[in-house]
Amino acid sequence: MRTYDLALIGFGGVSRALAELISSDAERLTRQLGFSLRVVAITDLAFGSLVQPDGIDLAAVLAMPRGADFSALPGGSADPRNHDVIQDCPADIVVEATFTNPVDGQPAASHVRWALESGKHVTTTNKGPVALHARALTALAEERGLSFEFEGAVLSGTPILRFAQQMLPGLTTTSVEGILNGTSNYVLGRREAGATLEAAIREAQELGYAEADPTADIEGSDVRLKVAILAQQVLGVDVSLASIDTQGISGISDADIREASEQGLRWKLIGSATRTDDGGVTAAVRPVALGEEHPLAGIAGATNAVTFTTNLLGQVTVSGPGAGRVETAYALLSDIIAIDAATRTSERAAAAELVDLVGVTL
Ligand SMILES: NC(=O)C1=CN([C@@H]2O[C@H](COP(=O)(O)OP(=O)(O)OC[C@H]3O[C@@H](n4cnc5c(N)ncnc54)[C@H](O)[C@@H]3O)[C@@H](O)[C@H]2O)C=CC1
Ligand SMILES: N[C@@H](CC=O)C(=O)O
Repeated sequence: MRTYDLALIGFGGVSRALAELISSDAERLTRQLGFSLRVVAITDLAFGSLVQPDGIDLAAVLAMPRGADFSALPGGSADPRNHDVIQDCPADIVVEATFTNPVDGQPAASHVRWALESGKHVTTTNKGPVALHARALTALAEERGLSFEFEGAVLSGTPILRFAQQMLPGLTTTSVEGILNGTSNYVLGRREAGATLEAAIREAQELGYAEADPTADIEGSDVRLKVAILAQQVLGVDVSLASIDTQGISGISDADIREASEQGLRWKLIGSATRTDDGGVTAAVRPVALGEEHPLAGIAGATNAVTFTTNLLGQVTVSGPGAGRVETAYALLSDIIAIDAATRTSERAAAAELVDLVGVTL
């Protein structure tokens, strides 16, 4: 039975949910997936770093209180030591789940690069490296025969990127738009129910939806990153963040919410990218009051939805969780499954090549 050893870079809500899944559901996962998972390294700004090549006792580290660190454990240090751990630890796959930096995608982009340069596959939910460095990091991965997977960067565990890339063959997609942020959609719904903006944001933070700085969710920079990712990964066009006109939801007043409800409208934060006749893409992030008949009007809570406009099918809408610790941990697991499939395909190709080379049936 094949085992994949993981290094968790960032040990917050999403990574901990993955660790809990691996720790509590190992037998079902192994039986269902045909491989087992083991965590051999963890780094985090708060906990420091821990490297145990025979596998970390996940129940024990998950039980550690905030404020404790790994320094008292064998292979532990109070220092995250990201570069050395990523480069030297015996992991097959690096899981990058640190804070998204919407300005330059660092230091996560460096974490990804160091992993690929040291021969490790990467899965990340961090939008920074994907929105700002995907082409270079994907090229590096391909050059090294490795996988760089990032399904969780847009719509959490809802497989919107693989859906677009694998389930719409033969179609031309002319635009992609939708509700791309769970926190702001949750907040808008709570405000319709009478909560204040501040209270609703606190609730989203407690539920594990929000960014470390929830301004990214509320003012639209998180959606802007996702729009850039969708433009590149679905429409095949690179769009600079500066070119994406972005407006968040903090300017929507209580009166605006009330008036919309009276008129049967629902405020939603919509990200969009649309092809232009000159081969480019126009993209924007803005709050829109949608009529109740609109397919996105009923999307509630942290649920998100993306509508693809295509040449042969017209509009296709996919909806699912847009945020959540467990839901996003599933995105990481789905990436690991994709890495396993690619690895097995590569091994079969190598074996076939060997047979051709030596003309021998193994
Ligand atoms: N929570 C969600 O629903 C979703 C989160 N994401 C993304 O996944 C990533 C992780 O999200 P969460 O786990 O919710 O965040 P979190 O804030 O709960 O955890 C992030 C962890 O990374 C650690 N960290 C930050 N910078 C670090 C560094 N340079 N070196 C080592 N550790 C570092 C922090 O100490 C923290 O424990 C973020 O980039 C987020 O945007 C993506 C989709 C959904
Ligand atoms: N904070 C983000 C997390 C997922 O990308 C959101 O609320 O959508």
